[in-house]
Amino acid sequence: MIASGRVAHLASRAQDFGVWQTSSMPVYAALRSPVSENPPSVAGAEAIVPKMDMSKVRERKRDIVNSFRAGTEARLANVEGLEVIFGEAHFSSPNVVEVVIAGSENVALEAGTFFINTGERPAIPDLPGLDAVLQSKHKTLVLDSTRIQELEDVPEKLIVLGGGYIGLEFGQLFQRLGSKVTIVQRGSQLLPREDSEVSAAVKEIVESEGVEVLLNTQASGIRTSDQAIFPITLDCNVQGTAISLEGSHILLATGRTPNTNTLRLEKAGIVTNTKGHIQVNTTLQTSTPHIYALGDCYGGPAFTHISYDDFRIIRDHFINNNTTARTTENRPVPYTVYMDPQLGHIGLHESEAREKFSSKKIQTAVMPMKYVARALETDETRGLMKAVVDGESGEILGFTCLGVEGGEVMSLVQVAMMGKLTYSDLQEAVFAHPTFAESLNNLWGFLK
Ligand SMILES: Cc1cc2nc3c(=O)[nH]c(=O)nc-3n(C[C@H](O)[C@H](O)[C@H](O)COP(=O)(O)OP(=O)(O)OC[C@H]3O[C@@H](n4cnc5c(N)ncnc54)[C@H](O)[C@@H]3O)c2cc1C
Ligand SMILES: NC(=O)c1ccc[n+]([C@@H]2O[C@H](COP(=O)([O-])OP(=O)(O)OC[C@H]3O[C@@H](n4cnc5c(N)ncnc54)[C@H](O)[C@@H]3O)[C@@H](O)[C@H]2O)c1
Repeated sequence: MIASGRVAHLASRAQDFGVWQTSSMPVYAALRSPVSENPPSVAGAEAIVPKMDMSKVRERKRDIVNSFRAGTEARLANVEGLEVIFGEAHFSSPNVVEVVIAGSENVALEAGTFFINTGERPAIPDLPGLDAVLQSKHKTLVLDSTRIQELEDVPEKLIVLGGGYIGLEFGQLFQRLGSKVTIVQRGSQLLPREDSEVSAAVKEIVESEGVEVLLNTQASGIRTSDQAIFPITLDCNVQGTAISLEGSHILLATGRTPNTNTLRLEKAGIVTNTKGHIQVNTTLQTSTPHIYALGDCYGGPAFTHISYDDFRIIRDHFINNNTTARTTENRPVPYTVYMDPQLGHIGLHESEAREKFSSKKIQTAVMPMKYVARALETDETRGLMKAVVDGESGEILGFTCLGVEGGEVMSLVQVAMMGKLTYSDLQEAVFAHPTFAESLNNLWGFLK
C-alpha cells in the first residue's frame, strides 16, 4: 500500500516485498531445470532419469526470487523522497493509515492520496473436515502455492484440488519431480476459460506425463488417518458416485481471495463486493475519491503485467496529468500458463467473439503443433495453435498457442493485433525459416 503526501511504500513483510514469490517464474525455472524428469526426448539421446534433490530446486528458486527482490529494493532505495516501511497497514480514518510494525511502535501516516495494492492470498475452500485437518498434526501436509515451493521432499502422492493455473502448473511440475499427481477439478474442463479443444489438449499433455485428471468432481470432505497408506483422504463426488482419494499431501488451488479483510476499509468509506474485492471505476478510483486500488485487490485479471499496467493508469493520471488516455477498459489481457509446453493467449476466446460480435462472420483456424516444422525439429509436437478472426475484415480477434514458447508466439500475434495487421498480412509475411513464427504463414490455411 502506498500513502502519498509523505510518500511511503508499505509491505506487510520484507519477504513479501515485490511479486516474485507469487509468480510462475519459480515454477517455470523448475520445470525447465536440469533436474526435471521429462525433458523432451531427442532421437539419438538416451533418456536419463536424474536423481531428485529437492533442496537444490528450492535453492535455485530462492536465488532467483531473492535476486529479483533485491533489485527492486535497491531501485526503490534510490528514489528520492520515498520511504519504505515494513508493517501491516489499516485505515483509521479516510486520511490516516496506521502501520503496525513488529517490535516497534505503530506509525500513523496522514495523506491526501492513498493507493491500495495489497494483492490476494490463497483462498481456503469450504471443505468439510478441513478445519480439523489444519489443526491436526497432519496440517503441514495441506499445501498452498507458497508452501509447496518450500517443501523439503517431493510428496509421494499429491492431490491437487483445482484445475486452474496454479493446479496445472504445480501439478505438472511435481509429477515431473517424481510425485504421483491427481488433479481434482469440479468443472467439466481444466482451465475453464479456455476453448474446449485447447483445454482438451492441455489435459492430454498432462495425462501423457502420468498426471491423473478427474473432471466434474466435487470434493465433499477431507480427513486424515494414521492407518491408511497415505495420511490424507479426500472424499469426492463424481457425478453422483462417491470416491475417496488418498494422498501424502494435498495442494489447495481453488482460487485466491483479496487481502482487504484487515484493512478496515469501512473507516475510509471504501466499498467492496461480496468477495472482498474493492470496487473501482475505470481509472481505479474507489468509492472514496482520494483513494485508489491497483492490482489483484480489486478483482480484475490477476496478472503481474495487469498490476503493472494499473500503475501506468495512475502514472498518467497523476504525473502526466492525462486523466482520460489510459483506463482499464478495452486493454489487452495476454497471459501465459507456465505448463510445459506453455499456453499463451491474447484477445477473445471463440465463445466470447461469437457473443460479442453476433452479427459478424466469425471464423476459427486450429492447427496442431505437429504441422510446425520447428516443433518437429525440437521434438515437441504436443499442443495446437488457434486463431479467431473476423471473416470479413480479416481482423485477428484472438489467438492461443499451446506449444513450445507458446507465450512468445502469442506475443508476436499480440504485436500484429496492436499494429492492426490482418491475418492475410501474417499469411504473406516473410518469416525466417525454421522459426516457430514461420507457422503463422500456414495457420490460416485451416480457417473455417
Ligand atoms: C503461484 C502463482 C504464480 C503466478 N504466476 C504468474 C505469472 O506467471 N504471470 C503473471 O502475470 N501473474 C502470475 N501470478 C499472479 C500475480 O502474482 C499477481 O497477479 C500479482 O502478484 C498481483 O500483484 P499485486 O501488486 O496486486 O499484489 P502482490 O504482488 O500480491 O503484492 C501485494 C503486496 O501487498 C502487501 N500487503 C498486503 N496486505 C498488506 C497490509 N495490510 N499492509 C501492508 N502491506 C500489505 C503484501 O505483503 C505484498 O507485498 C501468479 C500468482 C501465483 C499465486
Ligand atoms: N501463469 C500465470 O499467469 C498464473 C499462474 C498462477 C496463477 N495466476 C493467477 O492467479 C489466479 C489464481 O490461480 P488459481 O489456479 O488458484 O485459481 P483459478 O481461479 O485460475 O482456478 C481455480 C480452479 O479451481 C476450481 N475449483 C474451485 N473450487 C473447487 C473445488 N472446491 N473443488 C474442485 N475444483 C475447484 C475452479 O473450477 C478453477 O478451475 C489465476 O486466476 C491467475 O490469474 C496466474
